[in-house]
Amino acid sequence: MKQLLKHGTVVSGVGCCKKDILIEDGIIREVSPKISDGEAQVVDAKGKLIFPGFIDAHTHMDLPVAGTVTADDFYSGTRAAIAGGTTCIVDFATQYKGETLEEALENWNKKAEGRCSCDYGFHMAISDLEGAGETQVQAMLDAGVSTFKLYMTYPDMLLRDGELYRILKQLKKQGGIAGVHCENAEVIDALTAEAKAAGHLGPDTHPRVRPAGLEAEAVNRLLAIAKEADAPVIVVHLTCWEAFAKIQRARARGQIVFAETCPQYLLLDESCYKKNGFEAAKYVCSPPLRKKVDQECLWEALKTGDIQTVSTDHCSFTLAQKEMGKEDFTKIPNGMPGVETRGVLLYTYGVEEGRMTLEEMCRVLSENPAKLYGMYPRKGCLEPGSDADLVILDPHKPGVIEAKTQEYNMDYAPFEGWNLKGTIDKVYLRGNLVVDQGKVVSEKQGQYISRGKYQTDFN
Ligand SMILES: NC(=O)NCCC(=O)O
Ligand SMILES: [Zn+2]
Ligand SMILES: [Zn+2]
Repeated sequence: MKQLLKHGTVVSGVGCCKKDILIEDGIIREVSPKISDGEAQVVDAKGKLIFPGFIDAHTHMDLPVAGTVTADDFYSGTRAAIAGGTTCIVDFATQYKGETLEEALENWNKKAEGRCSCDYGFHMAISDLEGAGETQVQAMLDAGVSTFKLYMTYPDMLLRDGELYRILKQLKKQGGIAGVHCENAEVIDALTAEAKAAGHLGPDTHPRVRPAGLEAEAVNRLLAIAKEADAPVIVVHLTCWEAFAKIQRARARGQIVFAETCPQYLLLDESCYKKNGFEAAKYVCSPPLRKKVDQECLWEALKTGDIQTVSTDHCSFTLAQKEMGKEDFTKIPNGMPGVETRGVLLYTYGVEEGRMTLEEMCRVLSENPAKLYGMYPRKGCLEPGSDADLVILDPHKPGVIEAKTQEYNMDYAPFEGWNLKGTIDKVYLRGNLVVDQGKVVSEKQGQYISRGKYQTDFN
């Protein structure tokens, strides 16, 4: 069946133009100012913005954390994703100690297979170098897992500096790249012990034991290690100006460094931890929310292209799950939901508030993640030959964020009550209409996406 989207404003990383889009067999066939109807089913997109499907390269679905499992699995999490215009996620398959990477990938394939409503791929989180030798890494690359994740914190996952050096060097040699969670684990442990000894057990203590300076220290150390390994790296969920300055310094000395941030770091700040009682637990994530000055730095860096992508770090826990840490903040499972609201938040509080252009929004949500994560031009652009993954955003239909109307398996929304200037109208996944008038109308059509080597030719 042919479908023709007419009269919409087509957004790319370099411009916005009124164009028609012809789709056939799940692929974009033509994009031009006027396409005749022929036998196509016509959809009028007048007055609407058409983006390439958003890509969220940082989600955690069905992830065991702190004795529980994220509230969203691949079923609910990817329904939420498409409702928010995200047509592809890259989640984190996770290697536990004693496992090979192939075993870990098999586990995550089973969790996702047949359950996803958007397309999906995996990064591989490496925690045990024993099971991550060259043959194992090659098996990942052959399976389309071309990016990796390394942690400098979390006891079960963290790699020591020497291990970071070895794996970064190996990944560089084999053509992979790693995203790294940067926080100084040992000092965080020491601060945590001090806080607990002093009887500070509430959720408001969480940001105090994970200060910005310890994120910046870890970013700096990572970049020093990456320099010795001569390896490019991605700093994930960057939160603060101090860490950003370390990245800029490494770039100035010639290193290749990419950076990602998330809506919560752009729009929420540490005042959330001052909310009454246990409310603050909703915002317990690592790294924690920072200051307004950090938000300004992150917005500016998105504009200049020094931060390339905005992902969500969707890692959701219900209030009941958060209450596991009622008596002790270290037992609160870390993370927040976000996969459903990223696009409309960036549109409303980025574009409509003059902090970014539509083109920049397209770059950080679609084009750049497609390139950095090895999916471009199959995904990330609206060009003949690309997958027909499209988001139609209605800039004239306001909305409001409410947990009760969302697809998440969640009983709260970090942005509850926030007004939206535009909302998602329709979403197409490889030509299939999966969201209509903001409602999910078709599910479980997601496919695994085998990804190639990262590209760096960002606009
Ligand atoms: N961000 C967070 O608190 N949880 C998810 C895991 C991670 O990315 O660190
Ligand atoms: Zn992380
Ligand atoms: Zn994460």
